Amino acid sequence: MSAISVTHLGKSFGGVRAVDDLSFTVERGTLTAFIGPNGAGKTTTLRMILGLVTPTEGGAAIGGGPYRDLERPVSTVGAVLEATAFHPGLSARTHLEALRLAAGLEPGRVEHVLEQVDLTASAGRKVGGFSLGMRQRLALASALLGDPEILILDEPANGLDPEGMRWLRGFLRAYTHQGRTVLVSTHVLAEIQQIADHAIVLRAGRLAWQGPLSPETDLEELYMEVTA
Ligand SMILES: Nc1ncnc2c1ncn2[C@@H]1O[C@H](COP(=O)(O)OP(=O)(O)OP(=O)(O)O)[C@@H](O)[C@H]1O
Repeated sequence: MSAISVTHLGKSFGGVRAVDDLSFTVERGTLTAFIGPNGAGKTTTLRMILGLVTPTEGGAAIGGGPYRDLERPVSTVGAVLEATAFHPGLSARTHLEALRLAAGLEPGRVEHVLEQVDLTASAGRKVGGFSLGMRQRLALASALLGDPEILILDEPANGLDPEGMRWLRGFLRAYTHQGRTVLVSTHVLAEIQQIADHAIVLRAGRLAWQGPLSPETDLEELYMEVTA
């Protein structure tokens, strides 16, 4: 069974055709790059997979069924969709603790995910003073709370400095080496090329290309060709 499958998915916003007859699968244990020009429909697709936007046509399954039918959603999929709005007056630890309680997860998870994203030293600080990169790490920590099998990340490299990008690469690589699955949208092709084993390219809401990546693939070249 695929980790994620999208079948003839379509979404119109009024007269705007954001996603059009899109089908693809993401296999377990792979790191798949989800790429395409601005407005190609990446975020809309990710939001439909996560049950946050209702498709106009078609459907998406995650972990074997529609998101809304998952028995334990937080243990199946963790998502970071955009630089999430955190309450500026709360600490990172308090944020995570509130999410942990709401999801009914074990107490030890908060310290565990803080360590996973290398945020333990700043966990007691107010999030209002966090840099963009620290917010990205906190958002990732929130997604990891349920120890999910599948991670869906929308432009997680936004705001990360070179050290942060290198850290994220190592983190995602290690995550998939545990047999877990990552679907990540990004515009930073040189970064994702180093770790992705598969790519899905969108153009104007449609599938422009999908396939495995080898060390010889020039992802930027491929992207320019199929989105031209
Ligand atoms: N809520 C909405 N209402 C109206 N139009 C929308 C809405 N959400 C997305 N769109 C439109 O759908 C199209 C696809 O947008 P989407 O955000 O999915 O693209 P994207 O590939 O994620 O772009 P980017 O790389 O810029 O983040 C765009 O034309 C966008 O303006």
